[in-house]
Amino acid sequence: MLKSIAIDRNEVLKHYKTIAVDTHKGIQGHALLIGGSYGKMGAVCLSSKAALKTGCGLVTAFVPKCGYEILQIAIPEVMVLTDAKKRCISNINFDFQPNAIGIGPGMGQDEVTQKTFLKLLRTNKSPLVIDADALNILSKNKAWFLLLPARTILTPHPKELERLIGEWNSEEEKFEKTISFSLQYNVIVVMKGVPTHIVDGETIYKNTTGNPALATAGSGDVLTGIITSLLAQSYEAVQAAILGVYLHGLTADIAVPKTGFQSFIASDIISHIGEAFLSLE
Ligand SMILES: NC(=O)C1=CN([C@@H]2O[C@H](COP(=O)(O)OP(=O)(O)OC[C@H]3O[C@@H](n4cnc5c(N)ncnc54)[C@H](O)[C@@H]3O)[C@@H](O)[C@H]2O)[C@@H](O)CC1
Ligand SMILES: Nc1ncnc2c1ncn2[C@@H]1O[C@H](COP(=O)(O)OP(=O)(O)O)[C@@H](O)[C@H]1O
Ligand SMILES: [Mg+2]
Repeated sequence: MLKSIAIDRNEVLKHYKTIAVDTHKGIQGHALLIGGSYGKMGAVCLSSKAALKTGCGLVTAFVPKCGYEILQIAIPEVMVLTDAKKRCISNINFDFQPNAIGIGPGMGQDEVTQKTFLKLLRTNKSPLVIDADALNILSKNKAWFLLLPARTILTPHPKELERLIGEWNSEEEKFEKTISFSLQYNVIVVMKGVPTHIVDGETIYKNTTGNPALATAGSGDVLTGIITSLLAQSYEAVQAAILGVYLHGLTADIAVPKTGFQSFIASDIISHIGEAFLSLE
């Protein structure tokens, strides 16, 4: 098996930044979360709330029009921009420079959504986290890999990874293919799974936190919000991914003695992020 670096408390503390006493929301990072579609607005609610709960100063969500009230009511702290279309995203438009963008949760893969994602890839100047349907759209349009900004973070689950890099016949081959992909496009791949590995070129990190309580709808959407938030707060891309997967898993380790495995849901990740942070202090 290939050598990996364990993502444990010591590893995370090497780059962990405490909050300055004189900081303010204007310098704590502004994250933009793009996603949602009719029936899957919860995904972007979870991502945006997770971004706020991991220290981001400002969070804006860009959603189809039908998501406006859902977002405003579910999370009053999040600002909301809406697409012209009701049920899906057709024209991503915003008039500020986000410190990081997370795209994909619940977004769907409509033709118009694919087109506006391509436009974003061509014009975007912000660090990117790509998840869920944004990954699936990329997999359908592999020529677009070349448009990914250096150090983009991709967060596929095993099925999404297979769509991206093709099938593998062994664990070793899976890592070989992911490493080549990471090197070829200069991107970071968060291989979500049990455990989650992060591939940054030839360097592999292996997470030590988390448990089966995380096998529940929306837990990946929450991870996208966490990593986007850390990226917006100026963590270097691989460090945002490392701290993100560590905290995400730790919430489940902290919560399970209270919730049990079965009753733990993605919102419980968000409600235990505070305790996960405190364990680093
Ligand atoms: N409340 C919401 O609005 C939710 C929205 N979601 C969104 O729904 C869309 C579809 O995402 P899905 O991931 O469900 O669909 P996908 O089609 O990408 O993935 C589901 C398939 O992948 C397989 N799979 C998933 N995790 C796996 C693992 N760890 N090991 C092996 N196979 C695995 C499943 O068996 C299934 O065949 C995304 O946009 C996502 O963000 C989901 O996150 C669920 C919650
Ligand atoms: N059995 C498990 N043990 C540890 N982590 C898990 C387990 N099952 C799922 N996870 C984690 O939960 C998340 C699931 O992400 P994903 O499949 O994208 O969910 P969703 O799309 O529903 O939000 C990943 O971070 C994955 O590592
Ligand atoms: Mg997912």
